[in-house]
Amino acid sequence: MILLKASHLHKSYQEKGRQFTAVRDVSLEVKAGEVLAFLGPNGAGKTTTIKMIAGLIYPDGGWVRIGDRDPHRDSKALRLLGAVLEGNRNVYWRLSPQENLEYFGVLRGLAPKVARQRARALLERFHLLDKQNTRVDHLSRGMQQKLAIAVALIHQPQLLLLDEPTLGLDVEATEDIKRLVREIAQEGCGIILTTHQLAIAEELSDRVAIINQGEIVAEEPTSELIRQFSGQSYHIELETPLDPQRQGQLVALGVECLTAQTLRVLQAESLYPVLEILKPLALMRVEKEQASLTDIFLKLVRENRNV
Ligand SMILES: Nc1ncnc2c1ncn2[C@@H]1O[C@H](COP(=O)(O)OP(=O)(O)OP(=O)(O)O)[C@@H](O)[C@H]1O
Repeated sequence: MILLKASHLHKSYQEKGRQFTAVRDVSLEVKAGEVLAFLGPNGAGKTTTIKMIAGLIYPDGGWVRIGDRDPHRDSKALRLLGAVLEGNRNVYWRLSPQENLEYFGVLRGLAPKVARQRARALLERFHLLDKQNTRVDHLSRGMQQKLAIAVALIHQPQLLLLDEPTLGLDVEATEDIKRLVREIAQEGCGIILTTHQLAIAEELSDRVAIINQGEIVAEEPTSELIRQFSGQSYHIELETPLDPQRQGQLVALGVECLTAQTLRVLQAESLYPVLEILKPLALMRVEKEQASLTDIFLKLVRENRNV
């Protein structure tokens, strides 16, 4: 089921009397249970796009539908949406987690009793029960971030917009947020994740959209994008150094001997002949070379800059 459809979005700003296009012809879709990583360098147009999706900025062109509703015309569309944008500014710092959750629950149309029940369930799930009555500005950054996400979920939205949810968090808090993002998606919520932490985007996303200078330059399932950009090479690591005779045979097959114990097989079809030559030496590792999302991102953004 498609939860979000953004079609041919366009947005220009006035800059020093001149028109500047921040977002050009951007189309995105998010399905139920899917995590879309929306990536791009600084100033690429991510926030502008997200704000158009969230109904906060009116597009100059194009349209947005959240579950068939237009967030710019129909406030019911916003009931389907939860958002943590620009850090954790969606919570009140002088209130406690419990008070924040109840307040925003009622604001989103829940009966006070339901808001209280959901607040408790979310505090439990986000491991914040022991801090339920502590003022938010006395919580750690990781706890504040978890609360920000919990607040965005209080009305059980179908689509969640998460902007840099792990920025500045330590390893444990980051793992905690990653686990929650996975769980929320598994329960059927569609998630748009914007982040500059590409390793996290690679781990969490089902699909990736990369925006550069206001335009989408790639939009693919994450695994497909990685497959497309990965080469045919294999890395082989041996437990002991190679003897000169085998080394000679391997070089004749076009294998690169990177060190006495590590080889690079450039053509996939050479892999088994190489393994035959190596027999019965003990192998530490045989691994296909894979591009990371960081490699792909840099390549696409640099290519685009040079056009
Ligand atoms: N209100 C505004 N008025 C004028 N220009 C703006 C406004 N908001 C954004 N811009 C410009 O639009 C472009 C896209 O900005 P946007 O904030 O969408 O980028 P971003 O991809 O979210 O960047 P970052 O990763 O740095 O947050 C930038 O050049 C920015 O300066």
